Amino acid sequence: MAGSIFGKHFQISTWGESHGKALGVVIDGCPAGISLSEEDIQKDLDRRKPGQSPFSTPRKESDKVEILSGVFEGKTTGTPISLIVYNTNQRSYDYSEIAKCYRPGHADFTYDEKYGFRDYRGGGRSSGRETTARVAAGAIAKKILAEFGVDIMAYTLSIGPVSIDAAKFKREEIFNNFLAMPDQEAAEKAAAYLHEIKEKEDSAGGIIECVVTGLPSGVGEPVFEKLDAMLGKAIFSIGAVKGLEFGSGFSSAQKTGWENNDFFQYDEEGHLTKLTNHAGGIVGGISDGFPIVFRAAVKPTSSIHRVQKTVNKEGQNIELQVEGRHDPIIVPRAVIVVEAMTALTLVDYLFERIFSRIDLIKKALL
Ligand SMILES: Cc1cc2nc3c(=O)[nH]c(=O)nc-3n(C[C@H](O)[C@H](O)[C@H](O)COP(=O)(O)O)c2cc1C
Ligand SMILES: C=C(O[C@@H]1CC(C(=O)O)=C[C@@H](OP(=O)(O)O)[C@H]1O)C(=O)O
Repeated sequence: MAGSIFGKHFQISTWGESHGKALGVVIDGCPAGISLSEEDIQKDLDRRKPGQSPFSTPRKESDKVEILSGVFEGKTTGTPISLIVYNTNQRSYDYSEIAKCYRPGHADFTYDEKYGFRDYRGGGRSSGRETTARVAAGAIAKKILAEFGVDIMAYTLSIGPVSIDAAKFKREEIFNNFLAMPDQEAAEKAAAYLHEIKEKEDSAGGIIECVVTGLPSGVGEPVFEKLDAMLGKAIFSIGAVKGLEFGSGFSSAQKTGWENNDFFQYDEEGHLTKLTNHAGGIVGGISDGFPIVFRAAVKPTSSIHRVQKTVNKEGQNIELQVEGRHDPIIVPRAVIVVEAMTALTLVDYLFERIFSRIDLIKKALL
Protein backbone atom coordinates (compact mmCIF):
# COMPACT_ATOMS: atom_id res chain seq x y z
CA MET A 1 0.00 0.00 0.00
CA ALA A 2 1.48 3.33 -0.98
CA GLY A 3 2.04 5.50 2.08
CA SER A 4 3.34 2.71 4.31
CA ILE A 5 7.04 3.59 4.05
CA PHE A 6 8.71 6.15 6.33
CA GLY A 7 12.30 7.43 6.39
CA LYS A 8 15.18 7.78 3.97
CA HIS A 9 18.35 6.30 5.50
CA PHE A 10 16.70 4.32 8.29
CA GLN A 11 13.60 3.24 6.45
CA ILE A 12 10.61 1.37 7.77
CA SER A 13 7.79 -0.28 5.89
CA THR A 14 4.85 -1.39 8.05
CA TRP A 15 2.22 -3.90 6.98
CA GLY A 16 -0.83 -5.69 8.39
CA GLU A 17 -4.40 -5.10 9.51
CA SER A 18 -6.11 -5.16 12.88
CA HIS A 19 -7.97 -8.42 12.22
CA GLY A 20 -5.55 -10.00 9.74
CA LYS A 21 -3.20 -12.81 10.59
CA ALA A 22 -0.35 -10.60 11.79
CA LEU A 23 1.26 -7.18 11.62
CA GLY A 24 4.88 -6.31 11.08
CA VAL A 25 7.61 -4.06 9.85
CA VAL A 26 10.66 -4.30 7.63
CA ILE A 27 13.50 -1.98 8.61
CA ASP A 28 16.10 -1.21 5.99
CA GLY A 29 19.24 0.80 6.66
CA CYS A 30 19.89 -0.27 10.22
CA PRO A 31 23.68 -0.36 10.65
CA ALA A 32 25.41 -3.65 11.41
CA GLY A 33 26.86 -4.39 14.82
CA ILE A 34 24.08 -3.20 17.12
CA SER A 35 23.21 -5.72 19.80
CA LEU A 36 19.51 -6.53 19.44
CA SER A 37 17.18 -9.02 21.09
CA GLU A 38 13.44 -9.55 21.06
CA GLU A 39 13.38 -8.36 24.71
CA ASP A 40 14.81 -4.97 23.63
CA ILE A 41 11.77 -4.51 21.39
CA GLN A 42 9.25 -6.19 23.69
CA LYS A 43 9.79 -3.60 26.45
CA ASP A 44 8.29 -0.87 24.28
CA LEU A 45 5.57 -3.11 22.81
CA ASP A 46 4.44 -3.93 26.35
CA ARG A 47 3.90 -0.22 26.99
CA ARG A 48 1.53 -0.02 24.00
CA LYS A 49 -0.26 -3.37 23.96
CA PRO A 50 -4.02 -3.39 24.50
CA GLY A 51 -6.01 -4.88 27.37
CA GLN A 52 -3.81 -3.79 30.26
CA SER A 53 -5.80 -1.03 31.92
CA PRO A 54 -9.37 -0.02 32.77
CA PHE A 55 -8.80 2.88 30.36
CA SER A 56 -7.81 0.82 27.35
CA THR A 57 -9.59 -1.43 24.89
CA PRO A 58 -10.29 -4.78 26.58
CA ARG A 59 -8.97 -6.61 23.48
CA LYS A 60 -6.21 -8.79 24.95
CA GLU A 61 -3.12 -9.30 22.85
CA SER A 62 0.28 -10.39 24.12
CA ASP A 63 1.95 -8.61 21.17
CA LYS A 64 4.96 -10.92 21.37
CA VAL A 65 7.47 -9.90 18.73
CA GLU A 66 9.54 -12.29 16.64
CA ILE A 67 12.68 -11.22 14.78
CA LEU A 68 12.57 -12.95 11.40
CA SER A 69 15.72 -11.57 9.79
CA GLY A 70 18.63 -9.16 9.99
CA VAL A 71 20.02 -10.30 13.34
CA PHE A 72 22.73 -12.94 13.77
CA GLU A 73 24.32 -14.04 17.02
CA GLY A 74 22.52 -11.19 18.83
CA LYS A 75 23.74 -8.42 16.52
CA THR A 76 22.26 -6.60 13.55
CA THR A 77 23.86 -7.63 10.25
CA GLY A 78 23.06 -4.47 8.26
CA THR A 79 20.49 -6.37 6.15
CA PRO A 80 16.71 -5.84 6.36
CA ILE A 81 15.29 -6.55 9.80
CA SER A 82 11.83 -8.08 9.64
CA LEU A 83 9.63 -8.14 12.74
CA ILE A 84 6.28 -9.85 13.16
CA VAL A 85 3.51 -9.74 15.80
CA TYR A 86 0.58 -12.15 15.43
CA ASN A 87 -3.05 -11.09 16.02
CA THR A 88 -4.68 -13.58 18.37
CA ASN A 89 -7.77 -11.95 19.86
CA GLN A 90 -9.77 -10.52 16.94
CA ARG A 91 -13.58 -10.43 17.32
CA SER A 92 -14.61 -9.68 13.77
CA TYR A 93 -18.38 -10.22 14.27
CA ASP A 94 -18.39 -6.87 16.13
CA TYR A 95 -17.88 -5.27 12.74
CA SER A 96 -20.66 -6.94 10.69
CA GLU A 97 -22.85 -3.77 10.82
CA ILE A 98 -19.87 -1.53 10.09
CA ALA A 99 -19.34 -3.41 6.81
CA LYS A 100 -22.56 -1.77 5.60
CA CYS A 101 -22.29 1.71 7.10
CA TYR A 102 -19.85 4.37 8.22
CA ARG A 103 -18.73 5.14 11.77
CA PRO A 104 -18.60 8.90 12.38
CA GLY A 105 -14.99 9.96 13.00
CA HIS A 106 -13.38 6.73 11.81
CA ALA A 107 -11.88 6.05 8.39
CA ASP A 108 -14.65 3.73 7.05
CA PHE A 109 -16.13 6.29 4.64
CA THR A 110 -12.83 7.74 3.43
CA TYR A 111 -11.24 4.31 2.84
CA ASP A 112 -14.31 3.30 0.80
CA GLU A 113 -14.07 6.52 -1.19
CA LYS A 114 -10.39 5.88 -1.95
CA TYR A 115 -10.35 2.13 -2.60
CA GLY A 116 -13.97 1.22 -3.23
CA PHE A 117 -13.38 -1.85 -1.08
CA ARG A 118 -12.18 -2.17 2.50
CA ASP A 119 -11.27 -4.63 5.21
CA TYR A 120 -13.89 -3.36 7.65
CA ARG A 121 -12.83 -5.72 10.46
CA GLY A 122 -11.42 -3.61 13.29
CA GLY A 123 -10.86 -0.72 10.89
CA GLY A 124 -8.36 -2.81 8.89
CA ARG A 125 -5.27 -0.84 8.07
CA SER A 126 -6.65 2.39 9.58
CA SER A 127 -6.70 0.80 13.05
CA GLY A 128 -4.51 2.12 15.84
CA ARG A 129 -3.27 -1.46 15.97
CA GLU A 130 -0.96 -0.65 13.04
CA THR A 131 1.12 1.37 15.50
CA THR A 132 2.38 -1.93 16.97
CA ALA A 133 4.76 -2.14 14.00
CA ARG A 134 5.97 1.45 14.45
CA VAL A 135 6.67 0.91 18.14
CA ALA A 136 8.70 -2.22 17.32
CA ALA A 137 10.83 -0.31 14.80
CA GLY A 138 11.04 2.68 17.13
CA ALA A 139 12.57 0.53 19.85
CA ILE A 140 15.53 -0.15 17.53
CA ALA A 141 15.81 3.53 16.62
CA LYS A 142 15.86 4.38 20.34
CA LYS A 143 18.72 1.91 20.90
CA ILE A 144 20.74 3.70 18.22
CA LEU A 145 19.92 7.12 19.68
CA ALA A 146 20.98 5.96 23.15
CA GLU A 147 24.49 5.37 21.74
CA PHE A 148 24.58 9.10 20.90
CA GLY A 149 23.20 10.09 24.31
CA VAL A 150 19.81 11.11 22.90
CA ASP A 151 16.87 10.56 25.25
CA ILE A 152 13.19 10.74 24.29
CA MET A 153 10.52 11.11 26.94
CA ALA A 154 6.82 11.42 26.12
CA TYR A 155 4.00 11.52 28.63
CA THR A 156 0.38 12.51 29.08
CA LEU A 157 0.18 16.25 29.71
CA SER A 158 -3.59 16.40 29.97
CA ILE A 159 -6.75 14.36 29.68
CA GLY A 160 -9.99 16.22 29.07
CA PRO A 161 -9.92 19.16 31.52
CA VAL A 162 -7.22 17.63 33.80
CA SER A 163 -3.61 18.79 33.30
CA ILE A 164 -0.45 17.81 35.15
CA ASP A 165 1.11 20.28 37.57
CA ALA A 166 4.70 20.90 36.41
CA ALA A 167 5.80 21.33 40.06
CA LYS A 168 4.72 17.74 40.76
CA PHE A 169 6.46 16.21 37.75
CA LYS A 170 8.13 12.85 38.43
CA ARG A 171 9.48 10.88 35.48
CA GLU A 172 9.12 7.49 37.19
CA GLU A 173 5.41 8.22 37.74
CA ILE A 174 4.84 7.90 33.95
CA PHE A 175 5.28 4.15 34.40
CA ASN A 176 3.33 3.94 37.70
CA ASN A 177 -0.18 4.83 36.58
CA PHE A 178 -2.42 3.64 33.76
CA LEU A 179 -2.55 7.09 32.19
CA ALA A 180 1.21 7.68 31.67
CA MET A 181 0.92 10.92 33.64
CA PRO A 182 4.06 12.14 35.44
CA ASP A 183 1.96 13.65 38.25
CA GLN A 184 0.18 11.13 40.48
CA GLU A 185 -2.49 13.55 41.73
CA ALA A 186 -3.42 14.59 38.20
CA ALA A 187 -3.56 10.91 37.20
CA GLU A 188 -6.08 10.25 39.98
CA LYS A 189 -8.24 13.21 38.91
CA ALA A 190 -8.04 12.15 35.27
CA ALA A 191 -9.03 8.59 36.21
CA ALA A 192 -12.13 9.90 38.00
CA TYR A 193 -13.00 12.00 34.95
CA LEU A 194 -12.59 8.99 32.65
CA HIS A 195 -14.84 6.83 34.84
CA GLU A 196 -17.58 9.49 34.44
CA ILE A 197 -17.05 9.63 30.69
CA LYS A 198 -17.12 5.84 30.38
CA GLU A 199 -20.40 5.69 32.28
CA LYS A 200 -21.90 8.00 29.68
CA GLU A 201 -20.65 5.60 26.95
CA ASP A 202 -18.48 8.46 25.68
CA SER A 203 -14.75 8.99 25.21
CA ALA A 204 -12.10 11.61 26.00
CA GLY A 205 -9.09 13.22 24.33
CA GLY A 206 -5.94 14.82 25.62
CA ILE A 207 -2.44 16.11 24.97
CA ILE A 208 0.86 14.23 24.78
CA GLU A 209 4.06 16.17 25.45
CA CYS A 210 7.43 14.95 24.20
CA VAL A 211 10.87 16.16 25.29
CA VAL A 212 14.06 15.14 23.50
CA THR A 213 17.38 15.81 25.22
CA GLY A 214 20.96 15.15 24.13
CA LEU A 215 20.41 15.82 20.43
CA PRO A 216 23.39 17.87 19.22
CA SER A 217 22.91 21.15 17.38
CA GLY A 218 23.06 21.07 13.58
CA VAL A 219 20.68 18.14 13.02
CA GLY A 220 17.96 18.82 10.45
CA GLU A 221 17.55 19.99 6.90
CA PRO A 222 16.48 23.27 5.31
CA VAL A 223 13.34 24.15 3.39
CA PHE A 224 11.07 21.16 2.64
CA GLU A 225 12.65 18.71 5.04
CA LYS A 226 12.95 20.92 8.11
CA LEU A 227 13.25 18.82 11.24
CA ASP A 228 10.01 20.25 12.64
CA ALA A 229 8.26 19.60 9.31
CA MET A 230 9.38 15.97 9.32
CA LEU A 231 8.48 15.48 12.98
CA GLY A 232 5.12 16.98 12.04
CA LYS A 233 4.68 14.34 9.34
CA ALA A 234 5.73 11.61 11.77
CA ILE A 235 3.38 12.69 14.55
CA PHE A 236 0.41 13.57 12.32
CA SER A 237 0.70 10.10 10.79
CA ILE A 238 -0.49 8.66 14.12
CA GLY A 239 -4.25 8.06 14.06
CA ALA A 240 -6.29 10.55 16.09
CA VAL A 241 -3.56 13.24 16.31
CA LYS A 242 -5.26 16.52 15.39
CA GLY A 243 -2.84 19.22 16.49
CA LEU A 244 0.86 19.77 17.04
CA GLU A 245 2.93 22.62 18.42
CA PHE A 246 6.64 23.09 19.05
CA GLY A 247 7.96 25.12 21.98
CA SER A 248 5.67 28.09 22.62
CA GLY A 249 3.60 26.97 19.64
CA PHE A 250 0.18 28.57 19.38
CA SER A 251 0.78 30.78 22.41
CA SER A 252 3.68 32.49 20.55
CA ALA A 253 1.06 34.14 18.35
CA GLN A 254 0.03 36.27 21.34
CA LYS A 255 3.60 37.24 22.27
CA THR A 256 5.79 40.06 21.01
CA GLY A 257 9.19 39.38 19.43
CA TRP A 258 10.85 40.63 22.59
CA GLU A 259 8.89 38.15 24.66
CA ASN A 260 9.29 35.24 22.28
CA ASN A 261 12.98 35.45 21.31
CA ASP A 262 15.41 33.11 23.02
CA PHE A 263 18.34 35.36 23.98
CA PHE A 264 21.79 33.85 23.49
CA GLN A 265 24.53 34.02 26.10
CA TYR A 266 27.92 32.36 26.69
CA ASP A 267 28.10 30.64 30.05
CA GLU A 268 31.10 30.77 32.41
CA GLU A 269 32.84 27.99 30.47
CA GLY A 270 32.31 29.79 27.17
CA HIS A 271 29.55 27.46 25.93
CA LEU A 272 26.76 29.04 23.92
CA THR A 273 23.49 28.89 25.77
CA LYS A 274 19.99 30.37 25.56
CA LEU A 275 18.08 32.06 28.35
CA THR A 276 14.77 30.48 27.27
CA ASN A 277 13.63 27.78 24.83
CA HIS A 278 10.48 29.21 23.24
CA ALA A 279 11.65 27.72 19.93
CA GLY A 280 11.41 24.21 21.35
CA GLY A 281 14.93 23.30 20.20
CA ILE A 282 14.50 23.75 16.44
CA VAL A 283 15.24 26.93 14.47
CA GLY A 284 15.28 27.07 10.66
CA GLY A 285 14.49 23.37 10.59
CA ILE A 286 17.75 22.53 12.38
CA SER A 287 18.29 21.55 16.01
CA ASP A 288 19.92 24.21 18.21
CA GLY A 289 21.13 21.77 20.87
CA PHE A 290 18.38 22.66 23.36
CA PRO A 291 15.63 20.22 24.29
CA ILE A 292 13.16 19.58 21.50
CA VAL A 293 9.74 20.08 23.03
CA PHE A 294 6.45 19.47 21.30
CA ARG A 295 2.83 18.72 22.17
CA ALA A 296 0.36 16.62 20.20
CA ALA A 297 -3.41 16.98 20.64
CA VAL A 298 -5.25 13.65 20.43
CA LYS A 299 -8.96 13.61 19.67
CA PRO A 300 -11.46 11.63 21.74
CA THR A 301 -11.91 8.09 20.41
CA SER A 302 -14.56 8.20 17.71
CA SER A 303 -15.93 4.66 18.26
CA ILE A 304 -18.16 5.32 21.26
CA HIS A 305 -20.94 3.00 22.35
CA ARG A 306 -23.58 5.74 22.51
CA VAL A 307 -26.08 5.60 19.65
CA GLN A 308 -24.95 7.92 16.85
CA LYS A 309 -26.50 9.26 13.66
CA THR A 310 -24.93 8.04 10.45
CA VAL A 311 -25.68 6.62 7.01
CA ASN A 312 -25.53 3.21 5.37
CA LYS A 313 -24.34 2.34 1.89
CA GLU A 314 -27.94 1.90 0.69
CA GLY A 315 -28.54 5.61 0.95
CA GLN A 316 -30.45 5.57 4.26
CA ASN A 317 -30.02 7.69 7.36
CA ILE A 318 -29.65 5.30 10.28
CA GLU A 319 -28.80 5.14 13.98
CA LEU A 320 -25.71 3.12 14.85
CA GLN A 321 -24.50 1.56 18.06
CA VAL A 322 -20.82 0.87 17.46
CA GLU A 323 -19.64 -2.51 18.70
CA GLY A 324 -16.00 -3.51 19.19
CA ARG A 325 -13.69 -3.13 22.13
CA HIS A 326 -12.50 0.44 22.00
CA ASP A 327 -10.11 2.66 23.90
CA PRO A 328 -12.15 5.17 25.93
CA ILE A 329 -9.03 7.36 25.65
CA ILE A 330 -6.23 6.90 23.12
CA VAL A 331 -3.64 9.18 24.75
CA PRO A 332 -1.91 6.83 27.25
CA ARG A 333 -1.35 4.10 24.66
CA ALA A 334 -0.23 6.62 22.04
CA VAL A 335 2.52 8.02 24.30
CA ILE A 336 4.97 5.27 23.29
CA VAL A 337 3.89 5.66 19.66
CA VAL A 338 4.91 9.33 19.82
CA GLU A 339 8.29 8.26 21.24
CA ALA A 340 8.71 5.70 18.45
CA MET A 341 7.88 8.11 15.60
CA THR A 342 10.19 10.73 17.14
CA ALA A 343 13.03 8.19 17.39
CA LEU A 344 12.55 7.05 13.79
CA THR A 345 12.69 10.64 12.55
CA LEU A 346 15.74 11.57 14.60
CA VAL A 347 17.79 8.50 13.62
CA ASP A 348 17.13 9.31 9.98
CA TYR A 349 18.32 12.89 10.48
CA LEU A 350 21.38 11.89 12.50
CA PHE A 351 22.46 9.64 9.63
CA GLU A 352 21.72 12.43 7.13
CA ARG A 353 23.85 14.82 9.20
CA ILE A 354 27.04 12.97 8.23
CA PHE A 355 26.48 13.85 4.57
CA SER A 356 26.06 17.58 5.19
CA ARG A 357 29.72 18.33 6.04
CA ILE A 358 32.97 17.22 4.40
CA ASP A 359 34.72 16.99 7.79
CA LEU A 360 32.06 14.57 9.02
CA ILE A 361 32.18 12.50 5.82
CA LYS A 362 36.00 12.30 6.11
CA LYS A 363 35.77 11.38 9.78
CA ALA A 364 33.30 8.64 8.92
CA LEU A 365 35.11 7.24 5.88
CA LEU A 366 38.88 7.86 6.18
C1 LIG B 1 -2.84 3.51 19.88
C2 LIG B 1 -4.13 3.88 19.20
C3 LIG B 1 -5.31 3.27 19.61
C4 LIG B 1 -6.53 3.62 19.01
N1 LIG B 1 -7.67 3.01 19.44
C5 LIG B 1 -8.85 3.33 18.85
C6 LIG B 1 -10.05 2.66 19.24
O1 LIG B 1 -10.05 1.79 20.12
N2 LIG B 1 -11.18 3.01 18.61
C7 LIG B 1 -11.23 3.98 17.63
O2 LIG B 1 -12.29 4.27 17.12
N3 LIG B 1 -10.12 4.63 17.26
C8 LIG B 1 -8.93 4.30 17.84
N4 LIG B 1 -7.78 4.95 17.41
C9 LIG B 1 -7.88 6.05 16.45
C10 LIG B 1 -8.19 5.62 15.03
O3 LIG B 1 -7.25 4.69 14.58
C11 LIG B 1 -8.27 6.86 14.12
O4 LIG B 1 -9.14 7.80 14.68
C12 LIG B 1 -8.77 6.50 12.73
O5 LIG B 1 -7.76 5.78 12.04
C13 LIG B 1 -9.11 7.74 11.90
O6 LIG B 1 -7.97 8.53 11.71
P1 LIG B 1 -7.86 10.05 12.19
O7 LIG B 1 -8.53 10.13 13.53
O8 LIG B 1 -6.38 10.31 12.29
O9 LIG B 1 -8.54 10.89 11.17
C14 LIG B 1 -6.55 4.59 17.98
C15 LIG B 1 -5.36 5.19 17.58
C16 LIG B 1 -4.15 4.85 18.18
C17 LIG B 1 -2.90 5.54 17.74
C1 LIG C 1 -6.23 -3.73 19.10
C2 LIG C 1 -5.79 -2.49 19.28
O1 LIG C 1 -6.59 -1.39 19.32
C3 LIG C 1 -7.74 -1.35 18.53
C4 LIG C 1 -7.72 -0.03 17.82
C5 LIG C 1 -9.00 0.27 17.17
C6 LIG C 1 -9.03 1.35 16.18
O2 LIG C 1 -10.12 1.57 15.60
O3 LIG C 1 -8.03 2.07 15.96
C7 LIG C 1 -10.17 -0.38 17.53
C8 LIG C 1 -10.20 -1.51 18.47
O4 LIG C 1 -10.14 -2.69 17.70
P1 LIG C 1 -11.03 -3.99 17.98
O5 LIG C 1 -12.44 -3.60 17.85
O6 LIG C 1 -10.55 -4.96 16.96
O7 LIG C 1 -10.66 -4.44 19.36
C9 LIG C 1 -8.99 -1.48 19.40
O8 LIG C 1 -8.95 -2.62 20.18
C10 LIG C 1 -4.38 -2.18 19.46
O9 LIG C 1 -4.06 -0.99 19.46
O10 LIG C 1 -3.57 -3.11 19.57
